[in-house]
Amino acid sequence: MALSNSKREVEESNNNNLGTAGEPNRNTNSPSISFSPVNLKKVPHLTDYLQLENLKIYTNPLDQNRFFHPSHGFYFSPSDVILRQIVYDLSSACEAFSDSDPRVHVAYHRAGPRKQIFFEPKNTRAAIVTCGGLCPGLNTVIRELVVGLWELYGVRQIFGIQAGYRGFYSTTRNPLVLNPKMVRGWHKLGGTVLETSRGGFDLHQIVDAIQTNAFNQVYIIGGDGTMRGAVEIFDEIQRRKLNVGVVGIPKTVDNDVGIIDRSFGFQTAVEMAQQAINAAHVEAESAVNGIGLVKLMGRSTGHIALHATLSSRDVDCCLIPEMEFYLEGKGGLFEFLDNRLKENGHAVLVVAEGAGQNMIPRTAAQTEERDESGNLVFLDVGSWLKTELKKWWARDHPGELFTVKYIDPTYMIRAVPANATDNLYCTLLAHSAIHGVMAGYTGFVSGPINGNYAYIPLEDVAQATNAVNTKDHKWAWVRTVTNQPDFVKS
Ligand SMILES: Nc1ncnc2c1ncn2[C@@H]1O[C@H](COP(=O)(O)OP(=O)(O)OP(=O)(O)O)[C@@H](O)[C@H]1O
Ligand SMILES: O=P(O)(O)OC[C@H]1O[C@](O)(CO)[C@@H](O)[C@@H]1O
Ligand SMILES: [Mg+2]
Repeated sequence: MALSNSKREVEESNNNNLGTAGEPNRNTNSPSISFSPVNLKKVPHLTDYLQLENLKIYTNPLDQNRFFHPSHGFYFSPSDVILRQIVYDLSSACEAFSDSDPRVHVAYHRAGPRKQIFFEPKNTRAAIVTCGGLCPGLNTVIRELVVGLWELYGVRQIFGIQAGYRGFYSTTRNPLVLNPKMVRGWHKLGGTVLETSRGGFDLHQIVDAIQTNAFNQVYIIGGDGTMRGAVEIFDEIQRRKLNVGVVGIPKTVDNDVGIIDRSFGFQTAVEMAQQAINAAHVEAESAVNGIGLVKLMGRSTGHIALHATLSSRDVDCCLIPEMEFYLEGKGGLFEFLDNRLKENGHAVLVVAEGAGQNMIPRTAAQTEERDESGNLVFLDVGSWLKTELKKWWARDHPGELFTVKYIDPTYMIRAVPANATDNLYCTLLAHSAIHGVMAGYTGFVSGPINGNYAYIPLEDVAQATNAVNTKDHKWAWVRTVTNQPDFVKS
């Protein structure tokens, strides 16, 4: 049933101005902050650029859903927020607060169902697309979007865009009609049934296709590049004043998306990496002066390598893109491995694919090489390291036995179905996205912040990166586990 558009009601629901929750604590006896301003990261809403009179508002059908019993507190309001930061140093004095002041609480809208929705289920046409590289859990997210839209909201027109962004305007691949029966077992499958691709981002053709197909909800699943594309799509949709909700669902096996706790599939990848590290360990241990070398994914961030190292405990040295390293001389990798081989007879080395790229010789053509999306194509740091290790040993220990076993499980760690934790995560992510779009939010990303699901402006996520901080406790923890050098030349 469509409700009347009460201006006050919507204004209230859009009142994000939690603003200054109070003055900073100026009690000089106590350095602690009793309360501080909240900087709410407002997520765009259809009512920001569309006339309220032209929009209809409906009661959430969950009210009538026989599996739900919406009770007090079931629906969230715009004043339910998630704080970005939960760890504070209260010892600092607090004279003034600015937006960038770390003591200001950055907050996001809490994800979840809203009492009022902006799409009539029978007139909702949802499109789902997957872009970029594979990641465990892609099929689970698609499945849950389909099932969630169908079962929670009664949406019956759901379409899968095939093979990434280019699928929107492809003349050979029509949108796939999706329903719960069709996607039933998809969460048990690796990859993406919808297929994915890099490149092919043509803004105008994509938005034209959204209009031609009368899609009014677009669910975009992908990594950093995909999110940047999604921002452009959202901007163009706003420019054309289309009543279309756009949501990004961040996917990256590398865990390089900022703001959110972690990306789905990451934990599965770390778990899969253990098999490679175990094999490398067995091979190294069973050889005389054996080195097990494992290359793991991580184009610009070393999160997989770092987490795999911490959870394995068999790793002697972890090399990541965020940390420069060197091979020769005092404090270098060779000296460290020499000592490890003397002490233990073997060593295990984990290297992220983006590490040491500046040290690998490359031709002019290789310097220029990019994939269809414009990402730099990396050289194989594992093969290069293996060659360098062998050269070093032959030079410094002629005639002594030595073995390097190089294991490259690159695609094995991402081309698998999500584990239980990631499957659960994907489900909550998909449902959060649906609730947000149904409630009229647009140009946003749904994701966990400090364990709670939140709505984050798409643009903020597209800009944020998540590098390993080699100055923080987690990296220090890696170094205490491995006792590896800091590779800082004295
Ligand atoms: N800056 C950008 N603006 C618009 N579209 C972009 C941009 N960067 C990438 N894209 C498009 O987004 C899609 C996916 O990009 P990309 O191949 O870089 O993967 P990704 O989303 O970063 O995922 P991942 O790197 O985790 O595999 C491609 O279709 C690409 O053309
Ligand atoms: O599928 P492709 O193009 O080989 O991509 C591989 C890249 O994708 C990722 O898995 C995600 O960006 C990177 O770790 C890796 O460099
Ligand atoms: Mg990327």
